[in-house]
Amino acid sequence: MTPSATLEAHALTKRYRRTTAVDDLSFRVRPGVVTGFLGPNGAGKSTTLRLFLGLDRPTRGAATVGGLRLAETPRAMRVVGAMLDARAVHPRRTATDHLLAVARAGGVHRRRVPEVLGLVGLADAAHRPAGELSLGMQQRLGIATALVGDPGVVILDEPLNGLDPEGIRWARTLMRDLASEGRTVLFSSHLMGEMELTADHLVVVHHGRLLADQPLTAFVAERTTRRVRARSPERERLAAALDRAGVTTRVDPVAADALDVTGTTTDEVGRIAATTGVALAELTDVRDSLEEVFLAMTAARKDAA
Ligand SMILES: Nc1ncnc2c1ncn2[C@@H]1O[C@H](COP(=O)(O)OP(=O)(O)OP(=O)(O)O)[C@@H](O)[C@H]1O
Repeated sequence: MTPSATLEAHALTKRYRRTTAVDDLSFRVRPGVVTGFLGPNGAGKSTTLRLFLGLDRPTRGAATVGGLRLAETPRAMRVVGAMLDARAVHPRRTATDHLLAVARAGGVHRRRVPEVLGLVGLADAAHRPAGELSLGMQQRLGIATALVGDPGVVILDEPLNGLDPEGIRWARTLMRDLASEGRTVLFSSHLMGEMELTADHLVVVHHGRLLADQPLTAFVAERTTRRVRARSPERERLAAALDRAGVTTRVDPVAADALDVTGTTTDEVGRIAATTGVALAELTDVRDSLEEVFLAMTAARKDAA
């Protein structure tokens, strides 16, 4: 493996004729963790990734890998491996021929090809034309393409698209393994449940601007109201006791025995239930999901705009 490197966007801006796709973005993507690149359609994720890969030139600012622009980096394929579009493979070429061509272009030994095919679970499909592969298999071939140079930095644009649940699980484990080997792993996804399970760190963009750059747990914790869900066969008595203690409760309109309690902890609700002599059937800490936090955040931006 080539040593990993930090990706850095510095005041990165990309304007097309009428659109500002990327607007003054500054952030770093570090080795050893999986970083999720999150944003709605059109937020500027693919453009940012293309700028890192030197496939487009910034209007202003810089996108560097280990402090260098990729175009200035020798043996770039060993430094950064990327998948931007898994369908960008000639349909009549076999998986092996495609990877051999990639290896040749990058100055990588051909013995790496069967190795990466094995790594992505495509050994049995090695000699099938890419056009005959299922969407999920094409996605795996795209990921194999990114890994040919055994790079220290791996960039994957929507790697989970088209994968079935088993494939998603596989890709998630692969990204975690790549990071635990010390690589820098950046992937974009609009599947927020998956991102929540996979990413350690988040870079969030909206309308080309940076909204957040922080650990996923902190991103969610800082923007969520902690609630406690309590269920009791004596809901009314529990609600009255909590009310006396100055705690806000809301009855769950669906579950007849449930209360949503805000502004307190499970410890406190448990204590109040015990001193009141009310039986509890459930006492749970509730936090918003990444999806709920993200949607609330982008909706707030829309209102402010
Ligand atoms: N070559 C281009 N010429 C003109 N406009 C472009 C070009 N590439 C991207 N854009 C515009 O820039 C904005 C950001 O697009 P980009 O593809 O980077 O977003 P994204 O976050 O990757 O979205 P998606 O998830 O839909 O791919 C969009 O408004 C898009 O239409």
